[in-house]
Amino acid sequence: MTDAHAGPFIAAIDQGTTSSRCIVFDRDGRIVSVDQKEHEQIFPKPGWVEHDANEIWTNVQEVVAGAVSKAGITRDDIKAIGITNQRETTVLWDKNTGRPVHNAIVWQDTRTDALCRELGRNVGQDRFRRETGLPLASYFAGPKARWLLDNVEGLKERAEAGDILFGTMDTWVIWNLTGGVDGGKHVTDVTNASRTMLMNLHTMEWDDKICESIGVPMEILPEIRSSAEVYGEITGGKLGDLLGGIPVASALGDQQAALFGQTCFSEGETKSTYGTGTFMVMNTGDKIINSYAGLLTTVGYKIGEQPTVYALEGSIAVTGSLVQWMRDQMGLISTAAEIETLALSVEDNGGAYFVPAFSGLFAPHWRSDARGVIAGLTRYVTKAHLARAVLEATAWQTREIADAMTKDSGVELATLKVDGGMTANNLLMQTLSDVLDAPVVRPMVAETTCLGAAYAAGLAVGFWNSTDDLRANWRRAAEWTPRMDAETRDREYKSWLKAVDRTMGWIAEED
Ligand SMILES: Nc1ncnc2c1ncn2[C@@H]1O[C@H](COP(=O)(O)OP(=O)(O)O)[C@@H](O)[C@H]1O
Ligand SMILES: O=P(O)(O)OC[C@H](O)CO
Repeated sequence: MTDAHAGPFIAAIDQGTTSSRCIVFDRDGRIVSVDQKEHEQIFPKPGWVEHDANEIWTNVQEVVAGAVSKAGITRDDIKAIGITNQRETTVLWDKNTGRPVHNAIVWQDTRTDALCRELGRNVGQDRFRRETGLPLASYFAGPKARWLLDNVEGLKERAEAGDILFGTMDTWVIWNLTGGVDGGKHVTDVTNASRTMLMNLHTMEWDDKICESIGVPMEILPEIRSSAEVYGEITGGKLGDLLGGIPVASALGDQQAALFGQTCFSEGETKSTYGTGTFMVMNTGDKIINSYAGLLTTVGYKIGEQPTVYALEGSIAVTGSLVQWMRDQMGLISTAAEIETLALSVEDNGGAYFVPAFSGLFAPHWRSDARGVIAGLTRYVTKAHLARAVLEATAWQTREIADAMTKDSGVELATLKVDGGMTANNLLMQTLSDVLDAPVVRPMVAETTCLGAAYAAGLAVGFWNSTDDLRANWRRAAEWTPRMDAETRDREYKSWLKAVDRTMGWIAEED
């Protein structure tokens, strides 16, 4: 910490898909210190992705201790800690021992495809969409919990006996932070609950009929709370000695936290986060907008007793992970940043379009039978053209989501606020502005996910007074404006959509 950062501070934990990190922020929303640790990605079968929840809890404790030590501060300097997390990833554990009954099933995992198809046939797609805002897809947590109950021996009986707790990663981390087996709080917030497919968006409570049809007993579910309130105090684990007594005061799914950190507090304001996947979220105020264009209706945030703010979301499963695939599986680049240099060595994509439907297609298509395609190949195409096609894939997927948002909300995208690791790529950001025909802006603090969790925790304990205080902290670092002519944009978009069409139906139901 330098003298430029005067205390007190707020800390935030981001329990993400590939790593856990903790960041300490000052009152101006500036970063004081960061600590981060990756965890293992476990792939037991094609399409299956798991995490070890114990490893995650160990890492969370280490990064919190690490960030506090790097900041050179103590318990008394920290007014609250907030949590943000990878959403939908599901863990079940024994409340008497604190031991997970199985690895956590990660949001990208497709093992519940068949179960979702069966639910569609027996209960109908519409009912789930109407009550929970979500299409039936393996992405969401409820069916993952049902899979665990069906496949871990004796688990149903233990759940019936009241020994088992369900949680997404917010719930798991808060339970452990606040005492674990010694009285940890079994809670979740409205944003995380809205991704389980078990919460009714209209009542903001677990929906007993939906829970019954998916086959998840309500006794295992956590209490649903707002996103910004004190759930308990740090007492648990190694952190109890170091930071005991600090209020645990926010929880938001990571994409909702980024919406909050980008200060998208007004209806129509939209952000898009470019990491492993990409998630565009639009604040829709007090309106629950049913999507007819393939988006998710979800909860944006709820601050304490204030009314719920809803959102529309377009989720894209594969964006930054396609760059990783070019690096790790294809060996065409040696670092993620190199994709930009390679792509800049040619003028255009040479006629190639790359649709990375590696886990089917998420929004706006929701097609689990789709698989990846590179279309338009001729002998002319080089690896540099492919690098262009990889970056353009992220831009065009965003354009499809932006179109769906306009259809559903009637609001034209005025400006897109962006964040996440891929926004370091200038060519990608320019291409994005070109294909959206809208300005793209990036804030000074690119760690908007942690910042959003810190803001919510700070509001809960009166560290900040209102969202107006937070807006004042947002500062523009970079802006890209459209340069592409309309004719080129329309022609390229048509080619992209033709390539998307080629991905559909690759997996037959019997596969
Ligand atoms: N310069 C770059 N150009 C393109 N992609 C990049 C670049 N730098 C990082 N990435 C991609 O961004 C992702 C990491 O971003 P990050 O926001 O840390 O993701 P997450 O929070 O999902 O782990 C990786 O998938 C990586 O391939
Ligand atoms: O951890 P991230 O940044 O990959 O985000 C994952 C999303 O929350 C999945 O819905």
